[in-house]
Amino acid sequence: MTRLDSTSSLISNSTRPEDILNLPHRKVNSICCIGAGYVGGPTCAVIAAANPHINVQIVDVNQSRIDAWNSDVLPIYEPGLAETVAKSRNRNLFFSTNVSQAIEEADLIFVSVNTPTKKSGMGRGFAADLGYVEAATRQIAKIAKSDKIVVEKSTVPCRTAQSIRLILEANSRSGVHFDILSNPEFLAEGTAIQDLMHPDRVLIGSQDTVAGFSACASLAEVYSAWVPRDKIITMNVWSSELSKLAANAMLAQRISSINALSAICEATGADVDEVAHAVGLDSRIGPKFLKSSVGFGGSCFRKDILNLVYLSESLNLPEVAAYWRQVVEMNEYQKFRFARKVLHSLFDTMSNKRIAVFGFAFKKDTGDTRESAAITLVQSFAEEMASVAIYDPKVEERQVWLELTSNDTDIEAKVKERVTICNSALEAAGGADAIVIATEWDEFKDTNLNYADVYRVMNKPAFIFDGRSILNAGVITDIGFKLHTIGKGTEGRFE
Ligand SMILES: NC(=O)C1=CN([C@@H]2O[C@H](COP(=O)(O)OP(=O)(O)OC[C@H]3O[C@@H](n4cnc5c(N)ncnc54)[C@H](O)[C@@H]3O)[C@@H](O)[C@H]2O)C=CC1
Ligand SMILES: O=C(O)[C@H]1O[C@H](OP(=O)(O)OP(=O)(O)OC[C@H]2O[C@@H](n3ccc(=O)[nH]c3=O)[C@H](O)[C@@H]2O)[C@H](O)[C@@H](O)[C@@H]1O
Repeated sequence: MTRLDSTSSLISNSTRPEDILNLPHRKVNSICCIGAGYVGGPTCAVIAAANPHINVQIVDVNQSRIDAWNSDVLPIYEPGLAETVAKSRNRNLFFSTNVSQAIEEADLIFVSVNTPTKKSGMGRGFAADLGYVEAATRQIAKIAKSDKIVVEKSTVPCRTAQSIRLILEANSRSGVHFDILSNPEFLAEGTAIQDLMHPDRVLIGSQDTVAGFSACASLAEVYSAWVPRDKIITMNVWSSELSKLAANAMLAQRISSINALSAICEATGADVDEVAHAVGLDSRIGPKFLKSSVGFGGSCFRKDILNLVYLSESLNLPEVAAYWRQVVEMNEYQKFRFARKVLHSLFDTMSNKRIAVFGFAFKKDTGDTRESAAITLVQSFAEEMASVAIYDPKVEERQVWLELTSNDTDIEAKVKERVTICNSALEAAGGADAIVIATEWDEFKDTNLNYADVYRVMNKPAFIFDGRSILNAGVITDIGFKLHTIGKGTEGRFE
């Protein structure tokens, strides 16, 4: 039995109570979310819609982002997001840059700021830059006049909660008490609202103290407005923090595994989709996340795995570090291998050729381009002196230029000599020698796009390099295209 001693905040040598969610706890009336990004915005919009009695303020230092959240054109594209925001905005859901006021008024604060990979100093290129988390934490300590539950929503290295505690305790007013929880987010972009509405699990990590368990119950009550109780799981903070890195590492590992197999398929005449189907029918393996691609992108897989690599190295576990690093290296190899295949098929020269790149987002149904494989492909084609025509239905033009030029004016001039951005797939394909499908948008499928029309406007031979395996090979080759599909053997197609 667990010993719960109400006079002491610390329970020593205790196990976590099984009925943690039913423990006496403080009701949450007001929530602040620091960070109005891809996670903070959708997550707290769903919380507000499910808890009309809770006042939810999402705050950010970025004025234009907040202005967009308050407008008809939200700063991020997610199916179902606009409808969810509309349910509560200006009722119990507010977007503002007044971070201090929101902190002061909240019972519970989500820290949902960015945790990018460090660009300089020790751990450069691997470790997480926790500067934004620290700045938010210091502001909470400075502003808070009453007890707060502080929730790590950002993905952080294992034991970050300890740093947050130290900063809060060293800088807060006397008598103000903080409970720190870990509540990592597992949503995927493009399906964020669905994932939030029907999560596989909600994970809450807390300190093994009476106060920690009680804070855990407070947060669990917020989620239980729409998430079944058996899907809300609790554990210690360190396990919770590590579980998030582990989940992303294992998801990315599956993609690198199937992509490694795709190289074997192409060399042997096997079909990676058939292999994935056969393998995925084993209930121990399962069918999801076995889609071979031109390489995974997105803001988190690479950064979180490198974070795990850094953690392993810091713990003097070099073999473990090397194991996880290979997942990222395989992903780089996949992008390189695909770019090389395009070059080789175009008779080893791209100069004076036009390449149409279909899709620039890192996956369909999002306008997010962070770490998108398309960036590497476009850069590699431009280096081969191709002229590259990009079309993506949701990515804004300025975002494409930002990814390709990093706001460097010298680079920008060179890039703009080679790259153009188009308003439709057909426009991008006009006069092109090859199409490269980099993102699996539904509108690029042969059931939605008239590839006979596309073929007509292209130079011949007209090539398609399907990096997402979305096209029906028979339909495409019957039109006259030369088709290469990632992970498909060359038999019946071109060499
Ligand atoms: N993007 C995704 O799909 C997922 C991301 N995560 C994690 O969630 C965290 C946030 O990710 P995103 O929402 O994608 O990042 P993001 O970059 O879209 O948003 C973070 C926001 O925090 C704001 N910010 C930074 N410091 C601030 C401060 N001191 N005060 C107020 N605002 C501040 C920034 O201006 C930015 O708008 C990261 O740790 C990420 O690894 C976790 C699951 C999914
Ligand atoms: O921590 C995060 O940021 C999130 O990272 C991923 O979500 P996300 O990156 O938004 O999207 P995914 O659907 O995981 O796709 C990531 C990349 O892998 C690629 N992918 C995915 C699945 C697959 O079978 N094959 C494949 O190549 C996608 O095209 C995309 O480029 C995880 O799926 C989320 O659970 C996690 O919360």
